[in-house]
Amino acid sequence: MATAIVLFNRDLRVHDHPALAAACERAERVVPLFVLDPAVPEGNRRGFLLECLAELRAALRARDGDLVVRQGDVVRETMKLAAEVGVTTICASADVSSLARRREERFAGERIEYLLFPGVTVVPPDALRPSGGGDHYRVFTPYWRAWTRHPRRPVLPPPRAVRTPSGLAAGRLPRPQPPGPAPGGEPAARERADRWLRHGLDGYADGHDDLAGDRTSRLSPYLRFGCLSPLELACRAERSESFVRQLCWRDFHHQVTYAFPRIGRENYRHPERRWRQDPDALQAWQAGMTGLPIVDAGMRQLLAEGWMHNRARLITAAYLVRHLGLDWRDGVRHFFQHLLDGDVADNSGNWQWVAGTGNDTRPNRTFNPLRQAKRYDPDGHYVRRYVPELAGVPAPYVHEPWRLPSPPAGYPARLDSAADQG
Ligand SMILES: Cc1cc2nc3c(=O)[nH]c(=O)nc-3n(C[C@H](O)[C@H](O)[C@H](O)COP(=O)(O)OP(=O)(O)OC[C@H]3O[C@@H](n4cnc5c(N)ncnc54)[C@H](O)[C@@H]3O)c2cc1C
Repeated sequence: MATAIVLFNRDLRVHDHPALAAACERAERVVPLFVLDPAVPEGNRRGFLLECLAELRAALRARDGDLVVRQGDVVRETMKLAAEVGVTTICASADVSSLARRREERFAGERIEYLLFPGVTVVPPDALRPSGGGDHYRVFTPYWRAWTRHPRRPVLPPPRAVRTPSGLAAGRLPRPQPPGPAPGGEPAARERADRWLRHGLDGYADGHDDLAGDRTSRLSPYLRFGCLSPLELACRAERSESFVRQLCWRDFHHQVTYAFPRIGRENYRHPERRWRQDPDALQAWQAGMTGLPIVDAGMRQLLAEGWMHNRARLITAAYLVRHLGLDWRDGVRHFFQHLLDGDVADNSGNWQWVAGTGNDTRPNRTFNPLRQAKRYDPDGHYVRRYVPELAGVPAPYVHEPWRLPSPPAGYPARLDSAADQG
């Protein structure tokens, strides 16, 4: 390879980056490129992305390289730059969404060598096939068994030097304003991961469902943007099976999405299932004003932090689809709009799991939000943290304020009185 473009997308790091490592090893000159899509809306995720790009640029500059930034259609802009610099090869990380797959197909139709590398998941999404046939695993447990046995590629160090040709306009990066709920970028990701592996990991198995304790890693936005290699994290965290299992869930949803790219739009199973329309109920759920404290706390955490605890995601999602009977796609859209870690495979895969149209082996399991609240937030601290109207309500009533002799001021009446059944 004479000159190669490394096309970054959601792999915004220099550590353990197979496409970058291969280009730096094999090509004489390397052009790291990110094409900003002007259609990406303002908001949490865009701000986070811009911080990630600024950090990536700094890391590449520290290695004699640079990050070239362009705006527009990714294939058109990449091919324009390729013609300008005389590029013979494009290296990129393979991805699973329908958007990513369409991009890959378009590049494959261009007159240039287009090479795909792993890096977005621990195990590549097409690496494992069930012994009974089929192009992907539909059930988690057999996938987990195959996943743990699959040989892993080595974790790669960052390249020592990135020889970006001089005289190339680097392109301006818009400034993220104001600062988002978490700092973006690889240094912040590595610092958080180091801290988590030292102080958080060993308590994960017992503490990860404790809503108020907030004892999960909060690494999801960094994994979403690829500031952290999932393979490196899985290797470093191997002493906690329960944590590594969560990373396997992430891979699981990615391999389902690879096989069924319409996962964000169509029922994976039960195409006949229909949902109710109720704009007022949907709006109350979105705003955290359903009158069911555990649901409202989760929805308000999402609005305040751009993140929600996994147990709260399960409770709020089950409430929307099972108790209100509304469409899981409405939930997907709202979560996707606000989550820093919002991602097609994990968001839609989990929503369909909860709705009973996905990969749950017990799609009709009951899910009682009140029982969940009392089990995972027994003292009500999580609810009080996010629902100030209930800040002064004592434990026996904080999850059921309708049992108080006079309702707390400003807090709505229950939207769905069937939520404690089932
Ligand atoms: C309805 C619903 C929607 C969700 N949408 C998303 C989403 O858009 N993006 C996203 O990254 N996760 C999503 N999840 C999964 C999970 O809630 C988050 O990954 C987790 O809460 C992130 O917090 P953490 O990093 O502290 O997780 P930890 O518990 O510390 O787990 C470590 C990592 O494992 C992965 N992981 C954990 N649980 C899951 C899971 N159930 N499915 C897939 N990967 C998992 C994540 O990458 C996470 O960062 C969703 C779950 C539900 C129920």
